[in-house]
Amino acid sequence: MSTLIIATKNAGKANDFKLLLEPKGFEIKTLLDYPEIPEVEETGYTFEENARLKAETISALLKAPVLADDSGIMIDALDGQPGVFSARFAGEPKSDAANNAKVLAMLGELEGGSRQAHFHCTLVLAHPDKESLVVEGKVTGEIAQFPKGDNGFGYDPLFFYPELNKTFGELTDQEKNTFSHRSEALKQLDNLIDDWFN
Ligand SMILES: O=c1[nH]c(=O)c2ncn([C@@H]3O[C@H](COP(=O)(O)OP(=O)(O)OP(=O)(O)O)[C@@H](O)[C@H]3O)c2[nH]1
Ligand SMILES: [Mg+2]
Repeated sequence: MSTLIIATKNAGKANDFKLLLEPKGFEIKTLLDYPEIPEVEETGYTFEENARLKAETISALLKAPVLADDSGIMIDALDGQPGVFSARFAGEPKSDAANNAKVLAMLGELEGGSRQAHFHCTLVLAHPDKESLVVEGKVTGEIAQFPKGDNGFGYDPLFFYPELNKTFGELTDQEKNTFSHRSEALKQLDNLIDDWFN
């Protein structure tokens, strides 16, 4: 069984990756299993820059294959904000509840079609001796008028997905991992990963 380290301290993402990759035979570890590893500062201006920083820094430190995810939500009416700044949109320390409240306040009374948004995910798979692989995924929806559902993490309770008539916070793990930006990106990786590992 191959072990894959995910360069994340976000427990919500860690859960998504376990559900998505363990059935494919990977043993998943995250930075929650390596508390001695220092925080990698996300100084990039794009998802790819930040995902590369996380994957390549940790892969060099641990001398092992490492997958990093940089992701966020982009809201059309806010010119794509919060984008790469999604985790800390309402400032430090990062808080999902404060981020959600800030988004709702900024969108005010805007209605349905004017609340369009998408989640974006860039994954970088790095290895000490190989060129990194880069893939992306996205999913489109709308920002709900108020949070709904206790599942998932981050902006999930605000992200209304019209195809299922539910927010991501109301989806089962299996539903989220069928339709999410993260699963979309992993599908792209799936086509490349076997050659890359061998
Ligand atoms: O509702 C959500 N469902 C998702 O599926 C999702 N994916 C990303 N996000 C948001 O975007 C930030 C990423 O920022 P990010 O990539 O820097 O991650 P992070 O700082 O939380 O953890 P790490 O992986 O860097 O350790 C996260 O914190 C969340 O606010 C999501 N929200
Ligand atoms: Mg981060």
